[in-house]
Amino acid sequence: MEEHALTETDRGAALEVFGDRLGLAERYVGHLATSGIERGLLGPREVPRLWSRHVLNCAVAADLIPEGSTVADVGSGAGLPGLTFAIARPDLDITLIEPLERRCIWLGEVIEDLDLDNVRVLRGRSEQFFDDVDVDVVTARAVSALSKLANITLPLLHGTGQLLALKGRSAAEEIEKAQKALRKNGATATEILTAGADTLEEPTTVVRIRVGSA
Ligand SMILES: C[S@@+](CC[C@H](N)C(=O)[O-])C[C@H]1O[C@@H](n2cnc3c(N)ncnc32)[C@H](O)[C@@H]1O
Repeated sequence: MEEHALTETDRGAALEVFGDRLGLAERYVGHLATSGIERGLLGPREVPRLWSRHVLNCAVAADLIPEGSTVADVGSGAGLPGLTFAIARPDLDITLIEPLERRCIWLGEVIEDLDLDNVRVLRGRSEQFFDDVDVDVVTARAVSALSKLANITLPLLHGTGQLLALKGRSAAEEIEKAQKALRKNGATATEILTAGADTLEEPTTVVRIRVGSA
């Protein structure tokens, strides 16, 4: 069995989030485990835990996104979480924002191979797109602490929408430290949510920041 194959433990969670699109998710994981590692998008130690720690951990948060939303995933890296959402939820329209060229090239190749028509890549820092990108939902994982993340993501909502930030145990402390940035960017509500509690051994902590009446 290949090191990145779906284990029986993870299969239930994978079927729950990807349903009949599980084959696409398996192809994505195949790319992560081969060219993704060779080209430095993830470290080789991640191969045995690509499903549990990366793909499923991200994909479970797809449930928090309203039907038919436009989504920008800021600092997408190897497509986490944005590509997992594009695979799990064909109803979403997703833009992956990533400044590093070699990561953008890899993402473009994977999107083409999976034949996904609901996702595209924009190369650059999110701040460069404040005038041009206007979405319902912004997502981010492992990009920066919430105090900075608020400044580089919330302007993409143009007054209405929500940020879903995948965070770890530091969530409450980060919210505390981000109060000034949240106020400055028009945040109206902040919650700490748990995604994947029924299916994952280690559920995902998501900070939801609402702006305007969303
Ligand atoms: C630690 S990686 C995380 C990648 C991915 N989100 C994940 O969870 O595996 C952080 C990513 O954010 C990108 N990044 C940093 N600052 C950014 C900005 N201002 N706008 C967009 N992307 C940014 C980096 O190029 C990098 O790919």
